[in-house]
Amino acid sequence: MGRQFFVGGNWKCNGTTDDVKKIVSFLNGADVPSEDVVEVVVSPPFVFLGLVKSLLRSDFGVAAQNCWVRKGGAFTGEISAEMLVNLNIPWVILGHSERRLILNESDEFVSDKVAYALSLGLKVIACVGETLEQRESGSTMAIVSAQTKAIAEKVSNWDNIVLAYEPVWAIGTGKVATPAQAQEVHFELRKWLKENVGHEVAASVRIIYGGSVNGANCKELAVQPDVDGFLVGGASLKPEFIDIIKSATAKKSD
Ligand SMILES: O=C(CO)COP(=O)(O)O
Repeated sequence: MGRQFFVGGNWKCNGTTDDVKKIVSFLNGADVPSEDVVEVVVSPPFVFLGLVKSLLRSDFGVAAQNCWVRKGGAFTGEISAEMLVNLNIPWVILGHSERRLILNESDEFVSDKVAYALSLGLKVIACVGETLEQRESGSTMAIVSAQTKAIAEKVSNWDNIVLAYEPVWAIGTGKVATPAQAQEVHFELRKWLKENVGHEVAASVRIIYGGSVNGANCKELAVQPDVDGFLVGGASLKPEFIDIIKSATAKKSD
């Protein structure tokens, strides 16, 4: 079987041209495991996509952080999936909690985006995750399965989807989920996929964890059986991102 480990770097709304060049330079100089061990994708803000693509080593991929829900047109300020295809940007992150919560993107809107982006041949990092309130009220699985169900209802082929479990309470807070907490939700998500989508999809879809992942905590998370990689925010702007990429080897030898 063997799901290829996946490490995504979500740069969010950060950086200047100089910062971007510095990040790309430490990425390009890094000695990391080969592509059959780990797939690495970095996601700069839209305005830096071209620059990053032109400078970045060819074994690392590039992702946009969002795209418009349908065909482009009169939607001021939006970036369409067609434009990403035109620029040869292979990946897009959709449904990040910062967009769901701050910009009010509903489960349905996110799933429409996922389906549209896939229909154009883009690969999607689809994010799900519960808030602290939802976790404390015991509704973690109800929330993440509803978010996943919305996607499953509109998508028939999961080959180009990576599912990112990002508990909102762990994002940018320094409060990482324990390996057991992450494994529990990843296991349940895979079980949900098995029961509602199919065995093959459940066995092959990569479920990655995001939320305060850093160089120090990545290994113990990486070895969890249902954790297939990471979506990294803050630490993806720093050289410790390389250590996170290297945690793929901990997985390989577990
Ligand atoms: O939101 C995240 C990645 O998409 C996680 O962010 P942090 O790693 O900064 O907690």
